[in-house]
Amino acid sequence: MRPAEEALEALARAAAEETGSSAAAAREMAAELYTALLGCCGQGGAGGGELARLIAAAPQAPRWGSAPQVACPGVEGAFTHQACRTLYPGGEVSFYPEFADVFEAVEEGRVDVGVLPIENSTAGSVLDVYTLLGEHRFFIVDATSLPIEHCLLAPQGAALDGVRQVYSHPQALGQCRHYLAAHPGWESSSFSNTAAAAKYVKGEGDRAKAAIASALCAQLYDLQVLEQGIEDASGNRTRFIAVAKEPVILPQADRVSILAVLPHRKGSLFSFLARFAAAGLNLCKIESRPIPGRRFEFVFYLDFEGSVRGEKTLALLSSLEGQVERLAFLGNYPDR
Ligand SMILES: O=C(O)C(=O)C[C@]1(C(=O)O)C=C[C@@H](O)C=C1
Repeated sequence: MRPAEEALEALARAAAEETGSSAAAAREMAAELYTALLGCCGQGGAGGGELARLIAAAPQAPRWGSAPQVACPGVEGAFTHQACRTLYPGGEVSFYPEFADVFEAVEEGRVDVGVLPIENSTAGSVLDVYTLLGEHRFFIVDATSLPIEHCLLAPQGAALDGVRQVYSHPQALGQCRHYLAAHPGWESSSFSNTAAAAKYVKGEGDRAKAAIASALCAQLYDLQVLEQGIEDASGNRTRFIAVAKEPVILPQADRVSILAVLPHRKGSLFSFLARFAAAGLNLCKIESRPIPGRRFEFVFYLDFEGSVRGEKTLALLSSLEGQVERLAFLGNYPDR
């Protein structure tokens, strides 16, 4: 037996004893791990493919300069609007009702970039945005995270004990779950956007109707702040991404996003993740979305710290290409 085979056999025997699984199953798992480690060392991968060419050709500065056309979901005063201003202070913002409309505006070239919420520190991932990322061939070109403070807003003259209905985006309702649970008499309704909910409540002029939105929306839509800071967790934050049709890798890019569809067999996620661990790359996010029409099979979205201009990272991604069913580079951008 060669040393590598001996080591594999010993690993399989130890794993079988430790876990009580069959020797054959443990051997199969050990072989998977071995293949994964080989991939990390730059062997066994397809290498130097389409991905490396795409990354090498990506510009370090956007073609739109400092004044892009920016698509934002919702209306003026939305949290995402604040993210647009932070990311593109010189940009021209246009509003679209739904996340899907923002993707369409980017797809059709009506705007240079679209800004979208992607995850919140309390309520978790914005799943619709992940689904849309999988449906479009876009690139994440920048990102930022903002503190999110929610207020209960109602028409002037309203009182807390008169509130019956509360409107907001499901993410905002999710971030105020405890506050809403403490008011069982209120009916919560989903709205396309926090600021759109505030605008709706203003339009209705009904003192029984309130919205969960930012303090800025109280000013913009002449509403009364019934309560401030109603989010469940202090330090509540949302991360926002900017997407474009062409990749841009800014010089300060330090977070990489990829999408992968893995072979539907035992240990394939395990060996995929093992490669990142063995390459010393720090994973900061993993999300999965179902593949419609394929029974309980998933697209995985992974974020890790690093730069694809670094040799080690590029080698790892290239080695994965061709070994998984689908691998897409979603972007390398600053994580501000
Ligand atoms: O931008 C807004 O105001 C939204 O309604 C969207 C959104 C989100 O989907 O995460 C943005 C930030 C907050 O986390 C709550 C809601």
